[in-house]
Amino acid sequence: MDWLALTLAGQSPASTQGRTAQLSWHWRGPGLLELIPHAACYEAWVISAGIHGDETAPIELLAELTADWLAGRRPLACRLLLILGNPAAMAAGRRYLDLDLNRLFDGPRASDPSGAEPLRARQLEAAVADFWQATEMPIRRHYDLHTAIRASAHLRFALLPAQESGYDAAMLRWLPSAGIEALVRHSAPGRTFSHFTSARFGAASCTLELGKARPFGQNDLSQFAQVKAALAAGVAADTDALADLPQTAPKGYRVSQELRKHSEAFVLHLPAAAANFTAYPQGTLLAEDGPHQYRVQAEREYLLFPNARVAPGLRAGLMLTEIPLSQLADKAG
Ligand SMILES: O=C(O)CCC(=O)N[C@@H](CCC(=O)O)C(=O)O
Ligand SMILES: [Zn+2]
Repeated sequence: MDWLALTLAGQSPASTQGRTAQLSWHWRGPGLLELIPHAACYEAWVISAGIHGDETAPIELLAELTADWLAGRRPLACRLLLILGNPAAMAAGRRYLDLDLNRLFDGPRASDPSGAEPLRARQLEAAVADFWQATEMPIRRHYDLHTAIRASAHLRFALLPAQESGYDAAMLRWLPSAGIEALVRHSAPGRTFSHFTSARFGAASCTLELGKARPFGQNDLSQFAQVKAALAAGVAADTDALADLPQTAPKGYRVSQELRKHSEAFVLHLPAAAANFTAYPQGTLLAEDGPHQYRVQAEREYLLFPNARVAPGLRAGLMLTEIPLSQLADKAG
């Protein structure tokens, strides 16, 4: 079964379940594939990609890993829910069709318009709820794979959802083995997929940003070979293989302020080519939106995800301050 090709074509496999020597697989709906190893396992992982349809490198990476697991080329020692998040947007080569799916999780709100993406958010919420509630697995993880729209000073980085408790120690050890160069801690809850799984299911969750968005077939997947190896070793519970991977020493950041687009008057005062993690000194005017002015408040802040084209009401960028990595394990925000 070519999971990615079927998903892009909007088709289902001839049979919705099957067995290999090491696992059973279950097609749970468009873009939803569950793998259950025959051997006893103690962890239940969700790995998602394609929540934004034009972020193709992680989609290709996940499709390759899935083909390997189904063909028995890689061991599996945990229960896995694999998700291709927005198949219609993937087929159209677009971030989303009508609404940004990664701003719609954690239940419907009265202010949410209806449409394909709100419906998909509810389907994905139900799929992870069924997956984790169907088992008594003590350990739940979720890695949501994305790419950035623009170039980044850190090629591979992670965003950790805001949470009261400290972050999962195994996840904080895994990220450097995956070649992650920077960790960004959110300071406020968001309606992202990784925040949803962390807040509602207590999962060790993060968003992984892998390079810059390019069309299918134009990615240099060698840049993410270590992420792939670390995912494969993680779900194989192969601690020796993880330890053998070269470890990065990631920089730590926290979100210091959010640039919110209140109206169509929002304008960014930044060079169009400014890379993610560019530093700006205190006082720099970053953006304006009618009476609102956004300026760098700390001595120095780093730019992340500036995008004036988002819908009014959504975040149009984040500003970060550098923090010691040790603060990521702290209990309070
Ligand atoms: O490059 C950009 O502007 C956006 C890249 C992207 O899709 N990032 C995610 C981050 C999710 C998070 O904050 O955990 C997003 O914006 O949804
Ligand atoms: Zn994305």
